[in-house]
Order: sequence, then C-alpha cells, then structure tokens
Amino acid sequence: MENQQQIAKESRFRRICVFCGSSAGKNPSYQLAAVQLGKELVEKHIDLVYGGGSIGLMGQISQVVYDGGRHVLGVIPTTLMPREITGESVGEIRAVSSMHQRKAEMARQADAFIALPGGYGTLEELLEMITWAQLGIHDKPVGLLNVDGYYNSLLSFIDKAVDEGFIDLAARHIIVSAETPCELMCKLEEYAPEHSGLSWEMEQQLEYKAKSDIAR
Ligand SMILES: C/C(=C\CNc1ncnc2c1ncn2[C@@H]1O[C@H](COP(=O)(O)O)[C@@H](O)[C@H]1O)CO
Repeated sequence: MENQQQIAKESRFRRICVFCGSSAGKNPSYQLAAVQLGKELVEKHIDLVYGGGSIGLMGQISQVVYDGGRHVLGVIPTTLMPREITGESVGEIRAVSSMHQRKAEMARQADAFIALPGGYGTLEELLEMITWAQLGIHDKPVGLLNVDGYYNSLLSFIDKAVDEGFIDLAARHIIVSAETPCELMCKLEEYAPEHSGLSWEMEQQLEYKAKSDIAR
C-alpha cells in the first residue's frame, strides 16, 4: 500500500523551469505560492531550472528546492552574474552569453514550464514559451500559477485576442492555469499537446554553445 502511494506521487516530469519575479511582490501570498510550489517539486522529486540568483520569488523557490535535496540549475547571462545584481545563488549555475541563449537553454533543460507572478521578464519568458509551443518548436506543457487572480487581466486579454481572431482556440489551450501549485501540477501531469503540423528540429532551434559551465 505504501509502495502504491509512492508510485502515485511519481511525476512524468524530471525538471521544471520556473519563471518568476526578481521581486517578491507586495502580497505575501506570492511568496507563499513560490514556497508551496518549491515544496510540491521536492515532494514529486522534480528538479528546478530557473533564472539564477537569490532575489525575489526566484530566491524563495530556489532555496526551498535546494534545501529539499533536489537539483537546482540557474541559467544566467554573464552580465547579470555579479552578486550585487542577482544575489548569492544556490545549486549549479550555467553562464550563457545572452538573454536569448538563456531562454533556449532553459527550454532545452526542462520538461515543462511554470510562471509564477512576476514582471516584464516573467511575462516575456512565459509568452515566448507559449509562442514556441504554438509553432511546434516544443510540445512541453506551459503552466500559469494565477495566485490571487494576479494573471486574471492577462487571461482576459488572451480571451479577447481569441474572440477577435488573433489567437486560435487550440493555441489558447496551450496555457494551463490554476490558482494553487497542487492544482496546477495535477493539470500539467494530464496535459496533452495538440500538434501544429510543423516539423522543427528541436535541438537545432534551441542549440548553441553555453559560454561556460560553473558548477558549485
Ligand atoms: C536588473 C536587475 C535585476 C535583474 N536580476 C535578475 N537576475 C536573474 N534573472 C532575472 C533578473 N531579472 C530578470 N530575470 C529573468 O526574468 C524573470 C524575472 O523578471 P521580472 O521582470 O522580475 O519578472 C526571471 O524568470 C528571470 O529568468 C536589478 O535592477
């Protein structure tokens, strides 16, 4: 029975990439969600890929996953590496030479993506992963953790874009959203991609040489 419960907890994902604020936000529920999502990853034996650094929600989730004994990979452009910019990171840090390479490396390393509340950086990363899914560059699930309705207006805007004929319904379904980490993880486990029909060489699209690897 105990064994069965353990098997039931196993995830289809080995590594999840989390995009989130380099700030903590004003509502304490954002930090709480970062901590809860971190614990959820640990419980399900999932490693973390993220933007490196210890500031804001990035720092919260990376610390929880690291303390829980899972592997943490921070992918960070060399320009953002000085400690005064990103703080002291935990786990392995992979240095890349540009923001573009960072996203490609994050996408290559992860089996799924989750966005927590954040600002421009988080939005840009989230929308690019959705766009790549729409184009069929990857077919990895993309989750949105809509903590306390933080992303309600974004979701409404996307629904308007569907109504106005700029986003088709299949592409709308790429975004998997939920209000709690537990609910979101369940939905992501069940997500089945709808293929675009285009054929890309994933490795060609996402390939480049990381400038250097710094293991800690
Ligand atoms: C420029 C300053 C801080 C930037 N520090 C960052 N360190 C690491 N990763 C970052 C940083 N800023 C953005 N990112 C990436 O974007 C997402 C967070 O951006 P947001 O605008 O805060 O939402 C995050 O997922 C990172 O990958 C000091 O002024």
